[in-house]
Amino acid sequence: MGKKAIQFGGGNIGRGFVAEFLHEAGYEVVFIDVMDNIINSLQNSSSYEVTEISEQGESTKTITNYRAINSKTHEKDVVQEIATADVVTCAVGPNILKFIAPVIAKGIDARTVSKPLAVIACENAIGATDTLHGFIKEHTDKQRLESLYSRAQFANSAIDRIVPNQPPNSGLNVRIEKFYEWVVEKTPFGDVGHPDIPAIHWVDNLEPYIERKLFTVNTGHATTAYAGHLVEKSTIADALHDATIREAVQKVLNETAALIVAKHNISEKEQKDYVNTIITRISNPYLEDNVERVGRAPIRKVSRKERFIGPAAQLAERGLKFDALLGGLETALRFQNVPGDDESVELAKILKELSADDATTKLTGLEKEHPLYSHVLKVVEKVQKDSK
Ligand SMILES: NC(=O)c1ccc[n+]([C@@H]2O[C@H](COP(=O)([O-])OP(=O)(O)OC[C@H]3O[C@@H](n4cnc5c(N)ncnc54)[C@H](O)[C@@H]3O)[C@@H](O)[C@H]2O)c1
Ligand SMILES: O=P(O)(O)OC[C@@H](O)[C@@H](O)[C@H](O)[C@H](O)CO
Repeated sequence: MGKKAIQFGGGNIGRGFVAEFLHEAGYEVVFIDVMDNIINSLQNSSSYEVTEISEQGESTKTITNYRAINSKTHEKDVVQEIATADVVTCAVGPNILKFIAPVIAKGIDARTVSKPLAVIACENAIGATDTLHGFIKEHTDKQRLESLYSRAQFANSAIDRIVPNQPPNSGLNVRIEKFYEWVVEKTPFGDVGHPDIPAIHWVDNLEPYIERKLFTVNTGHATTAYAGHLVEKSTIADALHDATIREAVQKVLNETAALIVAKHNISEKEQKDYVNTIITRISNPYLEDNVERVGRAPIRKVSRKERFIGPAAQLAERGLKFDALLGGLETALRFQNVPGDDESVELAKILKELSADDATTKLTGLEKEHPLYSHVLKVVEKVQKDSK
Protein backbone atom coordinates (compact mmCIF):
# COMPACT_ATOMS: atom_id res chain seq x y z
CA MET A 1 0.00 0.00 0.00
CA GLY A 2 1.22 3.55 -0.76
CA LYS A 3 1.92 6.14 1.90
CA LYS A 4 -1.06 8.11 3.21
CA ALA A 5 -1.20 11.49 4.99
CA ILE A 6 -4.26 13.03 6.60
CA GLN A 7 -4.24 16.85 6.40
CA PHE A 8 -6.70 18.71 8.64
CA GLY A 9 -7.49 22.07 7.01
CA GLY A 10 -7.83 22.48 3.26
CA GLY A 11 -7.13 26.22 3.49
CA ASN A 12 -4.24 28.32 2.25
CA ILE A 13 -1.39 26.60 4.10
CA GLY A 14 -3.06 23.19 3.95
CA ARG A 15 -3.31 23.21 0.15
CA GLY A 16 -0.43 25.58 -0.65
CA PHE A 17 2.26 24.27 1.65
CA VAL A 18 1.68 21.05 3.57
CA ALA A 19 -0.12 19.15 0.80
CA GLU A 20 2.36 20.33 -1.82
CA PHE A 21 5.28 18.81 0.05
CA LEU A 22 3.43 15.67 1.16
CA HIS A 23 2.44 15.13 -2.47
CA GLU A 24 6.03 15.63 -3.63
CA ALA A 25 7.14 13.08 -1.02
CA GLY A 26 4.81 10.49 -2.56
CA TYR A 27 1.93 10.58 -0.08
CA GLU A 28 -1.71 10.32 -0.99
CA VAL A 29 -3.24 13.30 0.86
CA VAL A 30 -6.68 13.05 2.49
CA PHE A 31 -7.92 16.56 3.30
CA ILE A 32 -10.26 16.92 6.27
CA ASP A 33 -12.22 20.16 6.57
CA VAL A 34 -15.58 21.44 7.80
CA MET A 35 -16.29 23.87 4.94
CA ASP A 36 -18.65 22.33 2.39
CA ASN A 37 -17.34 24.44 -0.49
CA ILE A 38 -13.70 23.37 0.05
CA ILE A 39 -14.64 19.69 0.48
CA ASN A 40 -16.94 19.72 -2.56
CA SER A 41 -14.29 21.39 -4.74
CA LEU A 42 -11.63 18.90 -3.63
CA GLN A 43 -13.97 15.95 -4.16
CA ASN A 44 -14.98 17.17 -7.60
CA SER A 45 -11.50 17.79 -8.96
CA SER A 46 -8.48 15.61 -9.60
CA SER A 47 -5.85 18.36 -9.44
CA TYR A 48 -5.15 21.96 -8.43
CA GLU A 49 -2.23 24.30 -9.01
CA VAL A 50 0.24 25.89 -6.64
CA THR A 51 1.93 28.91 -8.23
CA GLU A 52 5.13 30.10 -6.59
CA ILE A 53 5.83 33.81 -7.02
CA SER A 54 9.24 35.43 -6.74
CA GLU A 55 10.97 38.51 -8.12
CA GLN A 56 12.33 36.18 -10.84
CA GLY A 57 8.82 35.28 -12.01
CA GLU A 58 6.32 32.48 -11.43
CA SER A 59 6.37 28.71 -11.60
CA THR A 60 3.45 26.34 -11.24
CA LYS A 61 3.18 22.85 -9.76
CA THR A 62 0.20 20.54 -10.14
CA ILE A 63 -1.04 18.69 -7.06
CA THR A 64 -2.85 15.38 -7.63
CA ASN A 65 -3.53 12.13 -5.71
CA TYR A 66 -5.80 13.52 -3.02
CA ARG A 67 -9.23 12.88 -1.53
CA ALA A 68 -11.36 14.95 0.85
CA ILE A 69 -13.74 14.22 3.74
CA ASN A 70 -16.03 16.52 5.69
CA SER A 71 -15.44 15.72 9.37
CA LYS A 72 -18.70 17.44 10.35
CA THR A 73 -20.78 14.91 8.42
CA HIS A 74 -18.46 11.88 8.01
CA GLU A 75 -16.59 11.48 11.28
CA LYS A 76 -16.48 7.66 11.11
CA ASP A 77 -14.75 7.81 7.73
CA VAL A 78 -12.14 10.17 9.16
CA VAL A 79 -11.49 7.75 12.04
CA GLN A 80 -10.95 4.89 9.56
CA GLU A 81 -8.56 6.98 7.45
CA ILE A 82 -6.48 7.93 10.50
CA ALA A 83 -6.43 4.31 11.66
CA THR A 84 -4.59 3.32 8.48
CA ALA A 85 -2.52 6.48 7.77
CA ASP A 86 1.21 7.14 8.13
CA VAL A 87 1.07 10.83 8.98
CA VAL A 88 -1.44 13.35 10.38
CA THR A 89 -0.74 17.04 9.80
CA CYS A 90 -2.94 20.05 10.41
CA ALA A 91 -3.11 23.74 9.50
CA VAL A 92 -6.39 24.88 10.99
CA GLY A 93 -5.30 27.68 13.34
CA PRO A 94 -4.08 27.25 16.95
CA ASN A 95 -7.56 27.90 18.42
CA ILE A 96 -9.08 25.01 16.43
CA LEU A 97 -6.73 22.29 17.74
CA LYS A 98 -9.15 21.40 20.54
CA PHE A 99 -11.89 20.72 17.99
CA ILE A 100 -9.89 18.33 15.79
CA ALA A 101 -8.37 16.41 18.75
CA PRO A 102 -11.37 14.16 19.53
CA VAL A 103 -11.53 12.59 16.05
CA ILE A 104 -7.74 12.22 15.90
CA ALA A 105 -7.85 10.49 19.31
CA LYS A 106 -10.50 8.06 17.99
CA GLY A 107 -8.46 7.38 14.85
CA ILE A 108 -5.30 6.71 16.86
CA ASP A 109 -7.23 4.42 19.19
CA ALA A 110 -8.53 2.41 16.25
CA ARG A 111 -5.05 1.68 14.86
CA THR A 112 -3.94 -1.90 14.46
CA VAL A 113 -0.88 -1.33 12.23
CA SER A 114 2.44 -1.75 14.03
CA LYS A 115 4.10 1.50 12.90
CA PRO A 116 3.00 4.51 14.97
CA LEU A 117 1.28 7.45 13.31
CA ALA A 118 3.40 10.61 13.00
CA VAL A 119 1.45 13.66 14.21
CA ILE A 120 2.81 17.09 13.20
CA ALA A 121 0.79 20.29 13.78
CA CYS A 122 1.72 22.98 11.26
CA GLU A 123 0.46 26.12 12.98
CA ASN A 124 2.03 29.46 13.84
CA ALA A 125 2.42 28.81 17.52
CA ILE A 126 5.08 27.60 19.95
CA GLY A 127 4.47 23.94 20.83
CA ALA A 128 1.32 23.52 18.69
CA THR A 129 1.80 19.74 18.48
CA ASP A 130 2.22 19.61 22.27
CA THR A 131 -1.09 21.47 22.59
CA LEU A 132 -2.82 19.07 20.20
CA HIS A 133 -1.22 16.10 21.97
CA GLY A 134 -2.61 17.39 25.30
CA PHE A 135 -6.15 17.54 23.86
CA ILE A 136 -5.73 14.07 22.29
CA LYS A 137 -4.75 12.64 25.69
CA GLU A 138 -7.89 14.22 27.23
CA HIS A 139 -9.94 12.31 24.64
CA THR A 140 -8.15 8.98 25.11
CA ASP A 141 -9.47 6.37 27.52
CA LYS A 142 -7.29 6.36 30.67
CA GLN A 143 -6.67 2.60 30.25
CA ARG A 144 -5.25 3.27 26.77
CA LEU A 145 -2.96 6.18 27.67
CA GLU A 146 0.06 4.10 28.53
CA SER A 147 0.04 2.37 25.17
CA LEU A 148 -0.76 5.60 23.23
CA TYR A 149 2.88 6.01 22.15
CA SER A 150 2.93 2.64 20.45
CA ARG A 151 0.15 4.00 18.23
CA ALA A 152 1.28 7.63 17.69
CA GLN A 153 4.29 9.92 17.96
CA PHE A 154 4.07 13.71 18.29
CA ALA A 155 6.57 16.25 16.93
CA ASN A 156 6.45 20.07 17.04
CA SER A 157 7.17 22.08 13.94
CA ALA A 158 7.89 25.58 12.63
CA ILE A 159 6.54 26.49 9.22
CA ASP A 160 7.25 29.56 7.18
CA ARG A 161 5.73 30.52 3.87
CA ILE A 162 3.53 33.51 3.09
CA VAL A 163 0.21 32.41 1.66
CA PRO A 164 -2.06 35.45 1.29
CA ASN A 165 -5.83 35.25 1.01
CA GLN A 166 -6.55 34.06 -2.51
CA PRO A 167 -8.40 36.19 -5.05
CA PRO A 168 -12.09 35.33 -5.47
CA ASN A 169 -12.76 32.77 -8.22
CA SER A 170 -9.33 31.16 -7.87
CA GLY A 171 -11.00 27.94 -6.74
CA LEU A 172 -8.51 25.52 -5.23
CA ASN A 173 -5.49 27.10 -6.89
CA VAL A 174 -3.06 28.88 -4.59
CA ARG A 175 -0.57 31.70 -5.28
CA ILE A 176 2.22 31.79 -2.75
CA GLU A 177 5.78 32.97 -2.24
CA LYS A 178 8.53 30.65 -3.46
CA PHE A 179 10.42 30.73 -0.15
CA TYR A 180 9.54 28.11 2.45
CA GLU A 181 10.93 26.62 5.62
CA TRP A 182 9.49 23.56 7.42
CA VAL A 183 11.44 22.51 10.51
CA VAL A 184 10.33 19.56 12.66
CA GLU A 185 11.68 17.89 15.80
CA LYS A 186 13.20 14.50 15.06
CA THR A 187 13.77 13.18 18.61
CA PRO A 188 10.11 12.17 19.22
CA PHE A 189 10.44 9.52 16.47
CA GLY A 190 13.24 7.67 18.30
CA ASP A 191 14.17 4.29 16.82
CA VAL A 192 11.12 4.27 14.54
CA GLY A 193 12.67 7.11 12.54
CA HIS A 194 10.96 10.20 11.14
CA PRO A 195 8.72 10.10 8.08
CA ASP A 196 10.42 10.50 4.73
CA ILE A 197 9.42 14.04 3.67
CA PRO A 198 12.37 15.69 1.88
CA ALA A 199 11.03 19.25 2.32
CA ILE A 200 11.36 18.95 6.10
CA HIS A 201 14.51 20.07 7.91
CA TRP A 202 14.70 17.68 10.90
CA VAL A 203 16.28 19.05 14.08
CA ASP A 204 16.95 17.93 17.66
CA ASN A 205 16.01 21.26 19.25
CA LEU A 206 13.21 23.28 17.64
CA GLU A 207 13.15 26.24 20.04
CA PRO A 208 15.72 28.43 18.22
CA TYR A 209 13.90 27.89 14.91
CA ILE A 210 10.36 28.54 16.13
CA GLU A 211 11.33 31.55 18.26
CA ARG A 212 13.44 33.06 15.49
CA LYS A 213 10.60 32.59 13.01
CA LEU A 214 7.69 33.73 15.22
CA PHE A 215 9.57 36.68 16.75
CA THR A 216 10.99 37.89 13.41
CA VAL A 217 8.63 36.99 10.55
CA ASN A 218 5.40 37.14 12.55
CA THR A 219 6.36 39.96 14.93
CA GLY A 220 7.48 42.05 11.94
CA HIS A 221 4.41 41.07 9.96
CA ALA A 222 2.00 41.86 12.80
CA THR A 223 3.66 45.21 13.58
CA THR A 224 3.29 46.17 9.91
CA ALA A 225 -0.32 45.00 9.74
CA TYR A 226 -1.53 46.78 12.88
CA ALA A 227 0.30 50.03 12.10
CA GLY A 228 -0.89 49.81 8.49
CA HIS A 229 -4.48 49.21 9.54
CA LEU A 230 -4.44 52.35 11.70
CA VAL A 231 -3.52 54.52 8.71
CA GLU A 232 -5.80 52.61 6.32
CA LYS A 233 -3.18 50.84 4.23
CA SER A 234 -4.65 47.84 2.49
CA THR A 235 -1.62 45.60 1.96
CA ILE A 236 1.51 44.76 3.91
CA ALA A 237 3.67 45.95 1.00
CA ASP A 238 1.86 49.34 0.97
CA ALA A 239 2.26 49.70 4.71
CA LEU A 240 6.00 49.05 4.48
CA HIS A 241 6.31 51.84 1.93
CA ASP A 242 5.40 54.23 4.73
CA ALA A 243 8.72 55.40 6.22
CA THR A 244 7.28 55.70 9.75
CA ILE A 245 5.91 52.16 9.69
CA ARG A 246 9.11 50.75 8.21
CA GLU A 247 11.14 52.40 10.94
CA ALA A 248 8.81 51.04 13.65
CA VAL A 249 9.15 47.53 12.18
CA GLN A 250 12.93 47.82 11.99
CA LYS A 251 13.08 48.93 15.66
CA VAL A 252 10.86 46.05 16.77
CA LEU A 253 13.04 43.59 14.88
CA ASN A 254 16.20 45.10 16.40
CA GLU A 255 14.74 44.29 19.82
CA THR A 256 13.72 40.73 18.96
CA ALA A 257 17.13 40.23 17.28
CA ALA A 258 18.80 41.13 20.59
CA LEU A 259 16.85 38.30 22.24
CA ILE A 260 17.53 35.77 19.49
CA VAL A 261 21.26 36.54 19.52
CA ALA A 262 21.49 36.47 23.33
CA LYS A 263 19.46 33.28 23.75
CA HIS A 264 20.13 31.07 20.78
CA ASN A 265 23.78 31.25 19.92
CA ILE A 266 22.97 32.89 16.59
CA SER A 267 25.49 35.57 15.57
CA GLU A 268 24.48 39.23 15.18
CA LYS A 269 25.46 39.09 11.51
CA GLU A 270 23.40 35.96 10.84
CA GLN A 271 20.33 37.44 12.56
CA LYS A 272 20.78 40.78 10.74
CA ASP A 273 20.85 38.98 7.39
CA TYR A 274 17.77 36.98 8.42
CA VAL A 275 15.90 40.19 9.37
CA ASN A 276 16.81 41.80 6.03
CA THR A 277 15.59 38.73 4.14
CA ILE A 278 12.31 38.80 6.08
CA ILE A 279 11.72 42.51 5.41
CA THR A 280 12.31 41.86 1.70
CA ARG A 281 9.92 38.87 1.79
CA ILE A 282 7.08 40.66 3.53
CA SER A 283 7.55 43.72 1.28
CA ASN A 284 6.91 41.59 -1.83
CA PRO A 285 4.20 43.57 -3.69
CA TYR A 286 3.28 40.59 -5.88
CA LEU A 287 1.83 38.74 -2.88
CA GLU A 288 -0.93 41.33 -2.27
CA ASP A 289 -1.24 40.25 1.34
CA ASN A 290 -3.86 42.35 3.12
CA VAL A 291 -3.40 43.82 6.58
CA GLU A 292 -6.61 42.24 7.91
CA ARG A 293 -5.34 38.69 7.19
CA VAL A 294 -1.99 39.34 8.81
CA GLY A 295 -3.57 41.10 11.80
CA ARG A 296 -6.34 38.49 12.20
CA ALA A 297 -7.13 37.15 15.67
CA PRO A 298 -5.50 39.94 17.72
CA ILE A 299 -6.33 38.29 21.07
CA ARG A 300 -4.22 35.27 20.09
CA LYS A 301 -1.45 37.58 18.90
CA VAL A 302 -1.18 39.57 22.15
CA SER A 303 -1.15 36.44 24.34
CA ARG A 304 1.69 35.34 26.64
CA LYS A 305 3.90 33.26 24.34
CA GLU A 306 3.08 35.16 21.15
CA ARG A 307 4.78 37.72 18.92
CA PHE A 308 4.76 40.83 21.20
CA ILE A 309 4.52 39.67 24.83
CA GLY A 310 6.63 36.53 24.21
CA PRO A 311 9.84 38.38 23.23
CA ALA A 312 9.15 41.50 25.37
CA ALA A 313 8.77 39.37 28.51
CA GLN A 314 12.05 37.58 27.84
CA LEU A 315 13.84 40.85 27.05
CA ALA A 316 12.51 42.37 30.30
CA GLU A 317 13.77 39.34 32.24
CA ARG A 318 17.22 39.89 30.74
CA GLY A 319 17.22 43.66 31.39
CA LEU A 320 17.19 44.40 27.64
CA LYS A 321 15.13 47.02 25.72
CA PHE A 322 11.52 46.32 24.69
CA ASP A 323 10.00 49.80 24.02
CA ALA A 324 9.39 49.23 20.31
CA LEU A 325 7.56 45.96 21.07
CA LEU A 326 5.29 47.90 23.45
CA GLY A 327 4.57 50.26 20.53
CA GLY A 328 3.64 47.23 18.41
CA LEU A 329 1.44 45.92 21.21
CA GLU A 330 -0.34 49.27 21.40
CA THR A 331 -1.25 49.16 17.71
CA ALA A 332 -2.38 45.53 18.12
CA LEU A 333 -4.76 46.59 20.92
CA ARG A 334 -6.21 49.21 18.56
CA PHE A 335 -7.19 46.51 16.03
CA GLN A 336 -10.80 46.55 17.23
CA ASN A 337 -14.16 45.78 15.60
CA VAL A 338 -12.65 44.84 12.25
CA PRO A 339 -15.37 43.36 10.02
CA GLY A 340 -15.10 39.58 9.76
CA ASP A 341 -12.71 39.28 12.71
CA ASP A 342 -14.51 37.98 15.82
CA GLU A 343 -11.48 38.37 18.07
CA SER A 344 -11.18 42.06 17.20
CA VAL A 345 -14.79 42.51 18.39
CA GLU A 346 -14.07 40.56 21.57
CA LEU A 347 -10.92 42.63 22.11
CA ALA A 348 -12.94 45.87 21.97
CA LYS A 349 -15.39 44.41 24.50
CA ILE A 350 -12.65 43.32 26.91
CA LEU A 351 -10.95 46.72 26.76
CA LYS A 352 -14.27 48.50 27.26
CA GLU A 353 -15.68 46.39 30.08
CA LEU A 354 -12.69 45.33 32.19
CA SER A 355 -10.39 47.37 34.41
CA ALA A 356 -6.88 47.94 33.01
CA ASP A 357 -5.49 45.38 35.44
CA ASP A 358 -8.06 42.72 34.58
CA ALA A 359 -7.73 43.37 30.83
CA THR A 360 -3.92 43.11 31.05
CA THR A 361 -4.14 39.82 32.91
CA LYS A 362 -6.85 38.36 30.69
CA LEU A 363 -5.23 39.35 27.40
CA THR A 364 -1.55 38.81 28.09
CA GLY A 365 -1.52 36.25 30.90
CA LEU A 366 1.39 38.17 32.44
CA GLU A 367 1.96 37.62 36.13
CA LYS A 368 1.58 40.87 38.17
CA GLU A 369 5.10 40.54 39.57
CA HIS A 370 6.66 40.11 36.10
CA PRO A 371 9.04 42.98 35.16
CA LEU A 372 7.01 43.63 31.99
CA TYR A 373 3.62 43.84 33.71
CA SER A 374 3.59 47.53 34.76
CA HIS A 375 4.74 48.61 31.28
CA VAL A 376 1.99 46.65 29.55
CA LEU A 377 -0.56 47.96 32.05
CA LYS A 378 0.30 51.54 30.97
CA VAL A 379 -0.22 50.61 27.31
CA VAL A 380 -3.60 49.05 28.11
CA GLU A 381 -4.62 52.16 30.11
CA LYS A 382 -3.62 54.41 27.20
CA VAL A 383 -5.61 52.42 24.64
CA GLN A 384 -8.63 52.26 26.98
CA LYS A 385 -8.50 56.04 27.53
CA ASP A 386 -8.33 56.71 23.78
CA SER A 387 -11.20 54.27 23.06
CA LYS A 388 -13.62 56.15 25.37
N1 LIG B 1 -1.15 31.75 5.46
C1 LIG B 1 0.11 31.83 5.87
O1 LIG B 1 0.91 32.63 5.35
C2 LIG B 1 0.61 30.94 6.97
C3 LIG B 1 1.99 30.67 7.02
C4 LIG B 1 2.49 29.86 8.04
C5 LIG B 1 1.62 29.32 8.96
N2 LIG B 1 0.27 29.57 8.87
C6 LIG B 1 -0.57 28.94 9.87
O2 LIG B 1 -1.31 27.89 9.25
C7 LIG B 1 -2.57 27.75 9.91
C8 LIG B 1 -3.68 27.86 8.87
O3 LIG B 1 -3.61 29.13 8.25
P1 LIG B 1 -4.24 29.40 6.82
O4 LIG B 1 -3.68 30.70 6.37
O5 LIG B 1 -4.10 28.21 5.97
O6 LIG B 1 -5.79 29.60 7.22
P2 LIG B 1 -7.07 29.25 6.35
O7 LIG B 1 -8.19 29.95 7.02
O8 LIG B 1 -6.80 29.53 4.91
O9 LIG B 1 -7.25 27.67 6.52
C9 LIG B 1 -7.73 27.06 7.68
C10 LIG B 1 -8.62 25.90 7.25
O10 LIG B 1 -8.96 25.15 8.41
C11 LIG B 1 -10.31 24.72 8.23
N3 LIG B 1 -10.91 24.33 9.50
C12 LIG B 1 -11.45 25.11 10.47
N4 LIG B 1 -11.96 24.35 11.46
C13 LIG B 1 -11.71 23.06 11.12
C14 LIG B 1 -11.99 21.81 11.74
N5 LIG B 1 -12.61 21.73 12.92
N6 LIG B 1 -11.61 20.68 11.10
C15 LIG B 1 -10.97 20.74 9.91
N7 LIG B 1 -10.68 21.89 9.28
C16 LIG B 1 -11.05 23.05 9.88
C17 LIG B 1 -10.98 25.94 7.62
O11 LIG B 1 -12.24 25.62 7.05
C18 LIG B 1 -9.94 26.35 6.60
O12 LIG B 1 -10.13 25.68 5.37
C19 LIG B 1 -2.61 28.84 10.98
O13 LIG B 1 -2.14 28.32 12.19
C20 LIG B 1 -1.62 29.85 10.47
O14 LIG B 1 -1.08 30.65 11.49
C21 LIG B 1 -0.25 30.37 7.90
O1 LIG C 1 -1.22 33.05 10.48
P1 LIG C 1 -1.21 34.00 11.65
O2 LIG C 1 -2.55 34.63 11.87
O3 LIG C 1 -0.61 33.43 12.88
O4 LIG C 1 -0.22 35.19 11.24
C1 LIG C 1 -0.43 35.93 10.06
C2 LIG C 1 0.83 35.96 9.20
O5 LIG C 1 1.84 36.65 9.89
C3 LIG C 1 1.30 34.54 8.88
O6 LIG C 1 0.28 33.77 8.33
C4 LIG C 1 2.51 34.58 7.92
O7 LIG C 1 2.09 34.86 6.62
C5 LIG C 1 3.25 33.27 7.96
O8 LIG C 1 3.54 32.90 9.27
C6 LIG C 1 4.50 33.29 7.13
O9 LIG C 1 5.19 32.11 7.36
